[in-house]
Amino acid sequence: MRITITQTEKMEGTIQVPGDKSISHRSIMLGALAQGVTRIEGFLMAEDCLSTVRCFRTLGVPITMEGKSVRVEGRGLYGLQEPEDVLDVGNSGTTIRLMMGILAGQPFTSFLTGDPSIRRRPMGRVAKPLREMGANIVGRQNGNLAPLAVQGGNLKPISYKTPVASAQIKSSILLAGLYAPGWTEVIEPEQSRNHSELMLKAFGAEIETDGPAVRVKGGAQLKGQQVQVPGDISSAAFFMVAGLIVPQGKIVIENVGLNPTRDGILEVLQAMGGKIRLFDTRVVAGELIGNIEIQSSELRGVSIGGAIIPRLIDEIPVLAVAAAFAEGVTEIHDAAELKVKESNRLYAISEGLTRLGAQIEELPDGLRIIGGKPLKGNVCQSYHDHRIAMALAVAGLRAEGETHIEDGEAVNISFPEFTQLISQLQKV
Ligand SMILES: O=C(O)C1=C[C@@H](OP(=O)(O)O)[C@@H](O)[C@H](O)C1
Ligand SMILES: C=C(OP(=O)(O)O)C(=O)O
Repeated sequence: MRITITQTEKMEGTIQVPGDKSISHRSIMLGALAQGVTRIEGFLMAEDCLSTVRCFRTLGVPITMEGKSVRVEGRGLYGLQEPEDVLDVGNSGTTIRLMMGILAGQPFTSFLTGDPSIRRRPMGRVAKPLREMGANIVGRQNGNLAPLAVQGGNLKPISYKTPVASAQIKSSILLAGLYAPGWTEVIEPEQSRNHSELMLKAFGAEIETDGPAVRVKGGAQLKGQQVQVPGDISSAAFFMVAGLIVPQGKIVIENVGLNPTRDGILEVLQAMGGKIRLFDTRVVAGELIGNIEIQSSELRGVSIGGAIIPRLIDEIPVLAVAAAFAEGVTEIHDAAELKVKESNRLYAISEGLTRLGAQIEELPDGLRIIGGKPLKGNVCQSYHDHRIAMALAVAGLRAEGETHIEDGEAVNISFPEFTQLISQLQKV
């Protein structure tokens, strides 16, 4: 499917974005491992989270859905069944890496695979600590590439210093830690998103956080919960940038998750001169949420790197779009992780924005963008990557004429309502 975007003068209105992807995945996983029923409201009904649902059904967990409500009948820590078939995670890195941690604790063998993108992404970063804990993991390149076999059971706790700030690595080890006697510890170079810690605690696990270190105590009995999933700030980011760059933009996005380990995009867009106002902020089920008002703004370039990168890791493609419309130079460093996402995002966004006429250069660990050049519509590739498809669509709102994005169905991975919400806000 091709997405076509027409240059837009005015975007106005109030929207809600779908549920947070990270929290939706984790609510299924923790619900499955808990005793009793977990009820999830505002679940993200998108391909990645539905892949998690499919995998847990294959492990014998009854999961039913009605609208955006999901009911998970927990099986307890030791109640999963040996899967009769290969577990297919589709396009979802979060699903495969977090499940590897859970499966490492099971007294049976599981096979995991996914789409061509997943089969290219590095899994050794998770296989290494899980092997240290006692799991046996087999796959191509010594267990770095799916398809993977995970033979679990009899884990021992470890203290692991991860070389990369990654919530998927951290969460995988913490989930395996539920099955190891004593305390399992993960120490990160920079703090990544903390949803696993918050949710494990809410489900009844013993969790300690101590600066860059997080510890979980094995053997806890998890208990089913009510989960209210906030709107995904990573999805909201596309509409923040859209509202800032169109000549007449005034957009309100309601009920967005504002967890401080995820809100780097707000900080950076504000530092670029973006008129962004938060209101009605409140805490719901341990997560800060609020409404965001965005108005068209004259943006200026910024330089970012270091600890803020994990706080906006998925927003970098759309941040590059904002930078293309900002006065001056923007540099993004310490973002080499983007090369191992659904696509090589440093390459994909540079290639796409260059086709539209932007001045953007790939750096070894980031991007350099010289903003202010007028863009012109063209045909672009999504590289089967949802974030690239949506970022280029946003750029198309301010590119002369029409912009086409090939393989636009990638948006269904995290945000099936994306194009409909764009049309709803376009006023001229
Ligand atoms: O844990 C999570 O839910 C996620 C962690 C991030 O990945 P990394 O842990 O690989 O940085 C992020 O890019 C992904 O979209 C979701
Ligand atoms: C990187 C992403 O997801 P995952 O790693 O779960 O595939 C993303 O959604 O941008």
